[in-house]
Amino acid sequence: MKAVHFGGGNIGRGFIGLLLSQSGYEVTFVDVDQELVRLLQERKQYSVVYAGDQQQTFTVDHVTAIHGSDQSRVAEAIASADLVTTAVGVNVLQHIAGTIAAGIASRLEQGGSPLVIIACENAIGGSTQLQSLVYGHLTEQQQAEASRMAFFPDAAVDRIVPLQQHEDRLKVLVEPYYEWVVDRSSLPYNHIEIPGVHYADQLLPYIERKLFTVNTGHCCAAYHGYLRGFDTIQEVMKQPSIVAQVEGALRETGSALIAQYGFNAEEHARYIQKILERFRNPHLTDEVVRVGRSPIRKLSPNDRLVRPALAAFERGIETPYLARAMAAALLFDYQDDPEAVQIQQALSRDGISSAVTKFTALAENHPLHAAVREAYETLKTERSDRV
Ligand SMILES: NC(=O)C1=CN([C@@H]2O[C@H](COP(=O)(O)OP(=O)(O)OC[C@H]3O[C@@H](n4cnc5c(N)ncnc54)[C@H](O)[C@@H]3O)[C@@H](O)[C@H]2O)C=CC1
Ligand SMILES: O=P(O)(O)OC[C@H]1O[C@](O)(CO)[C@@H](O)[C@@H]1O
Repeated sequence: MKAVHFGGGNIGRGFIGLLLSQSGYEVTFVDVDQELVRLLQERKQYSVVYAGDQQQTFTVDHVTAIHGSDQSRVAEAIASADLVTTAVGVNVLQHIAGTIAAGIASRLEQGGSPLVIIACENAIGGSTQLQSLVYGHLTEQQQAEASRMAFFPDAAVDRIVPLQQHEDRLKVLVEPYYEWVVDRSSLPYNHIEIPGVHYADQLLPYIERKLFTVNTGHCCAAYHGYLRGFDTIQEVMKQPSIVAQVEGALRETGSALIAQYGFNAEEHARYIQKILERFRNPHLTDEVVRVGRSPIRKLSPNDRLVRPALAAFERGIETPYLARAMAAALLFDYQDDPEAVQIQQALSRDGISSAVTKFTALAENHPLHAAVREAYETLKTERSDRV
């Protein structure tokens, strides 16, 4: 079986590529990193190491790569693939949609056998977003035909894979834990299930539980940790006062999730503790600037901070910790992150009130808007008092 995977980065090689290879797929990575593509083409294999006491190592072989700019070769690979997956970042989906559309067009010309396309990104409805971007590159007739042969099930992916710093450029160190959940209701009846993937009839509870626990908790740790001058999540998780912020935010998202989906409260509390242990993994070194990356995306209304806060608000649940995490995100002034720079520019040009509206889409008269503004002023003062 053949898979084409867009994005040979940390999740691409360390999670999706590994699992697909273990399930018998030959994986062709598509990436825009020339050196990465060259090495994958040359070696046709790489290793994945589990960050644990044993440092278990897996060889992922029968892999190759194509540079993303070579649209015709990628389209050809898609035309004969059994599966297409992505892990490029949700904002990059728009840049690969044209190539996927070309692959679908070519497949239609060759008879149009069914194709499953799964976006493995940290976003609600990632594959659905990709589908609409791909359809933007197809004619009406192609869209009608594609709707019968191309399937875009949404998915939730969970595995912590930090930035990699090994002599071997292809090697990836990953946490042993993983979860990949795919929406079964959007799959063709004869889809061959991938071992290790959990198929759910309703994805939304899974993706929201994951995004509003793992990702909300992780970014709270990152933003509060950054403000206090820590470099890694492992250091941050040794600070009781920051862990209290993370736990507070996860109590808030947890209350909203339990109210919304009826999760068992005790089980959810155990789920939270397990995730905090994963953040602490002493075998990983995870930089706060990686976990806090792209603050505009993380502050956007459908993402890990605002969406659960609004869900909580609708149910009468107070969210002071989530408001503080949003304020900390607005104070994330890391110079090498273009989104952080954009936020700082907006703050100094237009002030906090306008920035909260711009980045969170919360109306100025919404109580959460005021809570974020107040938390911002408090955190800002605390930070300057420390310097
Ligand atoms: N790293 C992690 O722990 C997790 C990440 N994710 C999600 O997985 C996705 C990927 O994240 P990472 O692997 O960490 O990022 P990464 O930066 O390590 O990998 C992204 C890869 O995509 C490639 N890329 C960029 N533009 C491209 C294009 N136009 N065509 C083809 N390839 C392109 C990059 O060169 C890079 O190799 C993101 O959506 C992230 O939110 C989800 C769960 C965990
Ligand atoms: O691009 P994002 O959304 O920050 O993705 C990375 C996040 O995903 C995670 O792997 C959790 O799934 C965390 O490591 C990190 O917070």
